[in-house]
Amino acid sequence: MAVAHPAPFKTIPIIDLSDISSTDPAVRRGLVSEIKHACTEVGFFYVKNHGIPEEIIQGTLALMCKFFDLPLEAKLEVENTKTPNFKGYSPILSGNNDPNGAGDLQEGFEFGFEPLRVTDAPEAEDGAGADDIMAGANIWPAQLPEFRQAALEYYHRALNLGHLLFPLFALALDLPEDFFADKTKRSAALMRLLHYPPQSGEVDDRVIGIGAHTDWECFTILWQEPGIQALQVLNSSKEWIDAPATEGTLVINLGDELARWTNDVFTSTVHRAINRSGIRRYSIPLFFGTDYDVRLEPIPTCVSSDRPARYEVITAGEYIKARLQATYGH
Ligand SMILES: O=C(O)CCC(=O)C(=O)O
Ligand SMILES: [Fe+2]
Repeated sequence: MAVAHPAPFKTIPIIDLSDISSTDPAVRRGLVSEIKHACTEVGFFYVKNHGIPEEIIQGTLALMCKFFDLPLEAKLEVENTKTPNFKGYSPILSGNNDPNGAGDLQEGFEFGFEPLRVTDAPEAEDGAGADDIMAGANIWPAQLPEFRQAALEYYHRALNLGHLLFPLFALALDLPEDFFADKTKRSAALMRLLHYPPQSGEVDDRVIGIGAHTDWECFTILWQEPGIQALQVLNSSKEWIDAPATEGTLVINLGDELARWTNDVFTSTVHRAINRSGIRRYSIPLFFGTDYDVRLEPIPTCVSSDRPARYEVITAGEYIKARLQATYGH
């Protein structure tokens, strides 16, 4: 696939997903062309009319606020150092996404797939299997019994949206529409609930909400609290472009798995968040990866004599595990 060298982006495209389930070929082509432009030239786009009801997001938000308001000792009972693969609570400054930074000024809570209702027998989507490199059950705070259900409600909606996006990414890469279907059966998707306290006065550049980084999975579906500016995206001229939080939208950004898989035809763009708003800020990324046993071999349409393969081939699980270890395992 030929890749032009575009001018540095100054804004982030907004894509309307009202027609995401349309089978009309012309409508689908239009959507795919917008996605292709965003993925090859920016690595970020907003979606509107994404189909996730606002009440679901507000329900999760209300319970995550309650969780972060618990006393620190209660939150430390579910600290991520107690679980394999860092599920659970990460205290302020315990993570460090930018190797040149001194810690991220945020606290978080991370969980992966589990059925929405305990009685739902998982079939195709069975989460990470027991022998999997990324195995490790979620943990939930005993003090806040409603938290699990509220968090999973939004997780499952975001997961569905992710499953609708994969075919569009495949078509944008000139692949069959179902290329990712058998590689995304087990919902290797991690959700992180995030709370950023405000930063004021003199800010040490090495300690910000989340330091400059790329995401690791295929793509991220990010909800950010409307009205608070914090997220910034780095363009090819090394300028930080604001990604404002607009009501009714979600941010989609590509991550390293898709960059590796597409030999950088799709771009995994550096970003960071700094909360100088004076009030606390919440955000919710869902990192949607490919199944952990999938080898990230460059997709044939993305390799040519002009564009030789750039990355060593590893499995998605090995890649994510190494990145988690580097960020939280110090
Ligand atoms: O909070 C945000 O807006 C960004 C979070 C983020 O980039 C991440 O968790 O990877
Ligand atoms: Fe990120």
